[in-house]
Amino acid sequence: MKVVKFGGSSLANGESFEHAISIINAQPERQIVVTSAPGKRFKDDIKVTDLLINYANAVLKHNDYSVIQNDIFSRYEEIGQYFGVDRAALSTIHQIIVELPNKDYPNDDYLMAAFKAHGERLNARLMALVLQKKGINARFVDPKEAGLIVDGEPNNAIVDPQTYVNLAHFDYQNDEKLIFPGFFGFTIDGNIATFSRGGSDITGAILARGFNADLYENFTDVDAIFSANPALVDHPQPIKRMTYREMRELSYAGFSVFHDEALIPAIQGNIVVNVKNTQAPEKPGTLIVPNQGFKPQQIVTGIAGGKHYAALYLHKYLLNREAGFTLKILEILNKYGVPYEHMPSGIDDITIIFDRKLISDDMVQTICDEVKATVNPDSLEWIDDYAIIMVVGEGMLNRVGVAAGIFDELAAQNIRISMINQGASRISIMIGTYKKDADNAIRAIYRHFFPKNN
Ligand SMILES: Nc1ncnc2c1ncn2[C@@H]1O[C@H](COP(=O)(O)OP(=O)(O)O)[C@@H](O)[C@H]1O
Ligand SMILES: N[C@@H](CC(=O)OP(=O)(O)O)C(=O)O
Repeated sequence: MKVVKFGGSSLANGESFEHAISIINAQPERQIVVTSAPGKRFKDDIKVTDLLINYANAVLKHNDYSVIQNDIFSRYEEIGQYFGVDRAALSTIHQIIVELPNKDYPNDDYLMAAFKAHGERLNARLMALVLQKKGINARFVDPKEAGLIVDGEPNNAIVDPQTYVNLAHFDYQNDEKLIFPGFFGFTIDGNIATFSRGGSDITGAILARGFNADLYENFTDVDAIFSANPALVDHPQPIKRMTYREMRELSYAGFSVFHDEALIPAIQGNIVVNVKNTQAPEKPGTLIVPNQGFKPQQIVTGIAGGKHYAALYLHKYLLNREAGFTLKILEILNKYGVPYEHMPSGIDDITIIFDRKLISDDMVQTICDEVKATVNPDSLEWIDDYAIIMVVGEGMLNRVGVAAGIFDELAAQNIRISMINQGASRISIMIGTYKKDADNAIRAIYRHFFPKNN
């Protein structure tokens, strides 16, 4: 049995639904289907998830939201009408959308999560209706019914291990297609909580592990995962096969095509992931496989970059001799619930790198003030202009001269490096630079390792 997940770009309108349906029907073993919310139909279109966020914000601010309600419904109506779905079934979808503000939520964060989740919840319902209309034995399954339980923050949830026990007991027939909405689960108290953005990939991986699938096929809008973001590099090399840990590092650093957290259930269940194109399902796509026995074909597999970082740089003489210095800083971060990403250090210096999306401006000020008062550094600098580039490859293990090649290339482009981190993970080199230099740095490193593709 296989789990197939369709991204929002693959379920944006009737025509793309049609492609997805032919993929579902092409193989009887494609039994578990995970849907995202309708995505962009054209470049400047708005994803339904973003419309739902606007809707929730309008409700919270007591603004008029009737136009947004109609915009959201029209996305489902367009798809429903393409397949001639009953008016009554479509008006149920309309009813659910307009009823959202009238439900009870424990707080505003849970309200936001519940609104967001309806992008996928309604799309899975619609997919089941369309399949049934075509005479296919399909069933919409809500995460509540399947026992997909989540913990943690309402808009950044993590799966509860009890989910796997529940899924193992879920009853279904051999000839049945189960249509699950991606992106969300239910807390133990029965409230909706979503994964982080792009989290339908996580649902697919959870179901693949829970149902012990033979393969997790993740359908998107590109032929494969490429060695660099195709928006930055012209015709980058497609990756045929890569390991879980390569993908985790690359998706964490910017390969948005597959969510980094989705690798964890796949790793735990030893499930191979196949990223494929909905428009070209005959192409092999990319296989993401276990690390054991993997034979790398080249030194570097991929080069990713993210510009949403910031760093706190601290300098203090004899820092290495002061017991508890790092602990005091971490206690401050812990007190304010601020996670950090990386912490490279030297004898007198330490740089703490943060995901800037997770820290407000006020929090930056509070942390800087408190760190100053607590550890009394000789100097402290908050660097908002911070990008991270990650060069990843199993082929780098025990290889001499990889870093030298990267740094020569960056020097030739006059790109300043503010941090290098190699060693923590033996298959990657992390480079800190200015945001303005990040794209050029990726291109330069790509040219160095993939000269034939230029
Ligand atoms: N290295 C990469 N390889 C392929 N696609 C990438 C890469 N890095 C970023 N992307 C982007 O990821 C997009 C697909 O991811 P996403 O938008 O989440 O798709 P979906 O809507 O199918 O979930 C591609 O259209 C591409 O722009
Ligand atoms: N719809 C959600 C979750 C998701 O995974 O979407 P997509 O598969 O289109 O990236 C989002 O936009 O974040």
